[in-house]
Amino acid sequence: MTQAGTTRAEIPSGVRDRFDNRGRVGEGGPVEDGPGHTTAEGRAARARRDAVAWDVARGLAHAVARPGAVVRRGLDEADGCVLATPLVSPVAVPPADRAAMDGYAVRGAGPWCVVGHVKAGTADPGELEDGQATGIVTGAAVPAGATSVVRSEDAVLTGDRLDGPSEEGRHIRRAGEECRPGDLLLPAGVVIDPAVLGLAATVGLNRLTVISPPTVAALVTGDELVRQGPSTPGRVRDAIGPMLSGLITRAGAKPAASVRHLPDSLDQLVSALRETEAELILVSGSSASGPADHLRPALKTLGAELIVDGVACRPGHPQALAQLPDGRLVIGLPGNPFAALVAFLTLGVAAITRMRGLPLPELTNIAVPGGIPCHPTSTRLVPIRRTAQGAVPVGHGGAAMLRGPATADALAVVAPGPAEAIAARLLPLNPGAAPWGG
Ligand SMILES: Nc1nc2c(c(=O)[nH]1)N[C@H]1C(S)=C(S)[C@@H](COP(=O)(O)OP(=O)(O)OC[C@H]3O[C@@H](n4cnc5c(N)ncnc54)[C@H](O)[C@@H]3O)O[C@H]1N2
Ligand code: MOO
Repeated sequence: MTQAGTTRAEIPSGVRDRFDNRGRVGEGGPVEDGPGHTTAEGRAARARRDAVAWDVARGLAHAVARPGAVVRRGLDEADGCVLATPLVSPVAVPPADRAAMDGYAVRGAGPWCVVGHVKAGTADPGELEDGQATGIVTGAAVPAGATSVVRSEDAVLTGDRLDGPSEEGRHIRRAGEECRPGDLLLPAGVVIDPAVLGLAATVGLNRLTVISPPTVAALVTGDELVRQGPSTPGRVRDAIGPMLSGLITRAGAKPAASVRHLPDSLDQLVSALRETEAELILVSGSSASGPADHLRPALKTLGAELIVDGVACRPGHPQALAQLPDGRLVIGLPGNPFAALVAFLTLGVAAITRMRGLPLPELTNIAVPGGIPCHPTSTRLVPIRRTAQGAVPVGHGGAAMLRGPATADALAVVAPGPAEAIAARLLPLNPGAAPWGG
């Protein structure tokens, strides 16, 4: 299947060099630890050698993904999409001078003689002469000649005589004060949120031109997995499946129908990858080099191009990104649940961000007053809470644990180094939160 915006693309020129990809992109040869050897240890050693730096992995995922097709969407289905064209107002808002308060439209200085009442929705409110007033409601068009509106609570009415404070232009919203026809309201590239939807409706639009967000499917593999009850010595409760739909939605993509569970079978994984109609397919639990880890062999069978084959980060180092011949992207999420979450936030969010038509945002820095030990060669992703003093690790940050990330509000991205970091970058655990949401 080839979908708009996902035809297989060469990695953009210069990306290899830019990301120092060490010539791995497109390698598909046998995985050996030496001439004539193909062992688990050899594969693991090879994976360690080939792992790219965490920032490089994000950059590659963003670079290889393609923005979705440009489509017209109704306001009820455009929330979270990115504007593909600037939002230009076709009309003036307000279209006429309008009352900003309930009360009386008046002309000139008081006292005034009340001559009528303008109801909400009156198309032609008439005209006032000097010394005249008319009752009016908020939002109604003021009569021609009106110089101000006297609020009802300030009005003193004696028969049809009105007294009250007035000041030229007070409580009148002028025609075109929010925008005039042809005004640029928002540039292309803005993420549509509820305020944007309301603004589009205000200027009379029913549809917006947007970049179609990607559909993301998920295949959860593992013979040992159960979907009911607790883990037992021989069984593991699936903790990745329940995370994925929320992560995909928060990242601004559309989850495919439902997570599909597969046994540890190369044939079934190959078939599932062939059949799955989505621009991006997540596969969990087959990313390492054990006998039941079929992702890389399946990708090879399908003629996929391996773009990221391991990332120098802890947790999440076996994560992988590949492109199928028809352009669909596949991301391998490690089976350890926190490692899977990290891989989604690394490769998944970067790819989805580009598919939505957005640049990869810079991550903000945060102080770590207590320090976090660095890994000598890998980026560490550490669950933290943000406090007024800076980031504080919450603990329980092992690759197989979700207790840490569930308690945390972000991950500290701790660069490799010889000692302790006293500053880190912040990666939101909610991929819909700034800086990801745009
Ligand atoms: N020889 C090597 N072994 C491993 C390496 C390595 O480099 N060389 N890397 C380790 C790391 S790090 C990770 S992470 C895991 C990744 O493993 P897989 O992606 O192949 O996944 P599995 O082996 O199937 O599972 C690992 C672990 O996670 C549990 N799991 C799997 N799926 C789920 C799920 N949906 N919900 C909860 N838990 C899940 C599974 O039962 C295992 O305990 O490989 C290491 N090994
Ligand atoms: O990716 Mo693994 O997470 O380091 O356990």
